[in-house]
Amino acid sequence: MRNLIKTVKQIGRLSAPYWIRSEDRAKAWLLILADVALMVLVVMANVRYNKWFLDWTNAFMLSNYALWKQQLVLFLAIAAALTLSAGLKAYIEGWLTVSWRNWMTSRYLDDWMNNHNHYRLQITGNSTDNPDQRIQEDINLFITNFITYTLQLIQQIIMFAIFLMILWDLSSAIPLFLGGTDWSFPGYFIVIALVWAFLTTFIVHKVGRRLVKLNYNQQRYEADFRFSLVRVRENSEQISLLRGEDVEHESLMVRLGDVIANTFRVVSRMMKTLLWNTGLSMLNGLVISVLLGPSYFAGSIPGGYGAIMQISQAFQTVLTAFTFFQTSYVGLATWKAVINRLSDFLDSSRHSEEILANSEINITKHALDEIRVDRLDANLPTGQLQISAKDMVIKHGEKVLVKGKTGAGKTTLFRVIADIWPFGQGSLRMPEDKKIMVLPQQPYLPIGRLVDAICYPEPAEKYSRPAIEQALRDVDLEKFVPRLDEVAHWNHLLSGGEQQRVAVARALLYNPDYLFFDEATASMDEPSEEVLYTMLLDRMKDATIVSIGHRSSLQKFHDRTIVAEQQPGGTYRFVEEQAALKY
Ligand SMILES: Nc1ncnc2c1ncn2[C@@H]1O[C@H](COP(=O)(O)OP(=O)(O)OP(=O)(O)O)[C@@H](O)[C@H]1O
Repeated sequence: MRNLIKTVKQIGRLSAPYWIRSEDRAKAWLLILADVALMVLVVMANVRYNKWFLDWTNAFMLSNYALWKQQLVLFLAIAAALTLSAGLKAYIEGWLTVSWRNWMTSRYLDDWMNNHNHYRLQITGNSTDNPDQRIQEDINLFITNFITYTLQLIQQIIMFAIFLMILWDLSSAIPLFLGGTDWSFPGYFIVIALVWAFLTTFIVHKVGRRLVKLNYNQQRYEADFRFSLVRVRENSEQISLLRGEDVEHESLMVRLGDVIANTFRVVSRMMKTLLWNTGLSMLNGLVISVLLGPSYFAGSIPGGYGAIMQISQAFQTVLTAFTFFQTSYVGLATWKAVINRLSDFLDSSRHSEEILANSEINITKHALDEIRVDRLDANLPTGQLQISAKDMVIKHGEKVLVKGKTGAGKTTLFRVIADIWPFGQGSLRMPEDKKIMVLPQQPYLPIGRLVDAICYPEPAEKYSRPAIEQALRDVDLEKFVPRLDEVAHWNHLLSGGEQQRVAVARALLYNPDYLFFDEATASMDEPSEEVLYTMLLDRMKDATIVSIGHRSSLQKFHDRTIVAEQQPGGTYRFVEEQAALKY
């Protein structure tokens, strides 16, 4: 019961924003109401069709030509109603699904992108596996299942309401003789239906509840497998160069193995659940006939066999409504797994926001044109202290080199300054209204036109074509000027050094006040790096440039050097290196 309440709450949490607060809600309600109206029409047409069948047979039996003609016209009307309703219903449901999916996906994308949540979810190794799959697949599954099961439930409720009255009346008209005693009481058919439904649902739930967890894992294993395939595709050159195909094949087979092994578990559990489900559903048809058998054979049922048939039909209909959860168990278990995955995603996003809100790294804006790290103890996401700094100032226009051993935490320092690393304590002051840009060692170039990759994340229209072409010439990529509109996967197509040049062209266009270079020229040969730095310092005389670099040749382009000094506990402290050479 607690689980049921929790699930209903989860469904409410996932669906309420669309149905109650979204700007699409009026349209959504109209569509679902139209769908329900069509469903009622279909139910009524089906009921009428049952009666038509009797009249049609009678027309033949009685050789009644007029009745035959009348029933033929009636049939065409029923068939037209059923056919049109089916088509219209499918269209309305499709329309609703697409609208809802569009709205919900965009909201989840907001959550994911907001305040760098996607990054924090990744670096904290949060329990949310494959958020991409949750956004792309689970939302769609949630919505289609929501519509299917809600409509089924409404249909069952309508049928239930119609037949419940019939069953109530029959309960008082028909005695229930068992062992010579009449056990009937007002509404006893309904109570029997309820008890039977509870019993069967309980049994099927006991057998099938593991399906939820198994389906949850199935989604995860499928997504892991797909992601591994994508990683092979993304890194195919390195894999080829390292002759890593066998290892990749083996590791893909391991992923596939997880999928297959879990599929077997799902199938086996599904089989057990379906066995119970089908067996008990078969018994549904017998329950009432068996119970009323003694009364019937004792001749104490008014209406005889006809009455038994009538009760059976009404009982069966009410029971179908009561046993909705039992008969739909396998599908509902799959839906519940999807609900859990989406709820976990929302929880993780909230948790990630909390990490940010509770961060003790306090970054404020100040009027001075300089970056001040008053004090900083930055941790790993695990809480372990990684780097510290005190009274570090980077002034307007300065060119600062940051050096230190591999893994010392230089990039972490940049992350803190860029305000994407909330782990630790400290106080930083950043200049107000100044443009800051961080260029990493491996620039991200989105798939698309080269011009878009250069201008990213700004739209290409922000800069004039001549300015973009000039930036390419400045970074010695003139040969790509004619290819600016070519669509490609530029991270795959350009050499490492060329990609870094594209990133420098991006910086030239963006023209930041503070430019952070995280080994952003490390893939270039030394002479090229020197030419590039000379050009950059010339173009961005006013800008503050902070570079992380290992090469000593970089020293002459900087005014001073900050070094990550190892501390006794294995952590690093950023301190001024006195012997820095001047440019
Ligand atoms: N998300 C994370 N989870 C756990 N450890 C991390 C995470 N990110 C970074 N680290 C660890 O923090 C340390 C510092 O990493 P960082 O990238 O800042 O070093 P770096 O000085 O820039 O190194 P390099 O010169 O090799 O680029 C490394 O030991 C790294 O393994």
